[in-house]
Amino acid sequence: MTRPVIIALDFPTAETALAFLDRFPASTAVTVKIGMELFYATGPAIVRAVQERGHAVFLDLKLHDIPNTVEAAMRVIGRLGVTYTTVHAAGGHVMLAAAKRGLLAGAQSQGLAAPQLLAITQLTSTNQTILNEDQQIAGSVQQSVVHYAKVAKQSGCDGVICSAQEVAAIHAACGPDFLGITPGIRPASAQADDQQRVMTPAQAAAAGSNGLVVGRPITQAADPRTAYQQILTEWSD
Ligand SMILES: O=c1ccn([C@@H]2O[C@H](COP(=O)(O)O)[C@@H](O)[C@H]2O)c(=O)[nH]1
Repeated sequence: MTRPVIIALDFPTAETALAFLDRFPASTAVTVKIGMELFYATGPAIVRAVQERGHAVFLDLKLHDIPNTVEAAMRVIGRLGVTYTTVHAAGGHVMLAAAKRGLLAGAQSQGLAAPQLLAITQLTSTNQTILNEDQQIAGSVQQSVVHYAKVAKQSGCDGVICSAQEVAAIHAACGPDFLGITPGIRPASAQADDQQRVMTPAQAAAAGSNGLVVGRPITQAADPRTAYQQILTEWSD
């Protein structure tokens, strides 16, 4: 099973995103995450442009709406040939099952493999205070994350987005094949920024993460290719 280091392509325009990507040699196929900022600015054209360069796409739009709306939107996403996409687990099991249905129908209509559906559990920017006070969810962050992972699995999702701090507990609860893809990754020397639940690439590997999502430590590095290679090495060792 591939365990990618996924580069979060958080840029405001197609030009800046593609100029960044073109710093990687054509022979280096990477997986890139296209999130809300870039997708809202450019639409599906950016997905095609990245795919034409030979890279795999994780389309991270974090859908959260009524089941009918999410199913219809996922039908559109399913036609794009992306590898992963996201939905919020907080939308509940009916919405998650609708998301999966839409994704399968969209992919099938184009003869494509269905993207892996990943449910957002608790954002890696969420801490204990935000969970208990703002969201009014009792218990620990890990308990909430594992609960959402179980709901996501029962609803047909292929895995979750969580912190690497929770991956071992998710695999214990949902099985080793249920994906735990982990943002909130920071090399030991990097600042946490707005991330609350962080781990280094080596810690995430030891915890059993199925893939890293890394943005600023690569995109804002003086030498992004070297930063990417260093994370890849630490992750693979
Ligand atoms: O819980 C989550 C879900 C998604 N993300 C996304 O991952 C990247 C992380 O970027 P960094 O610059 O490495 O912090 C970003 O696109 C987020 O939208 C997340 O961080 N946490």
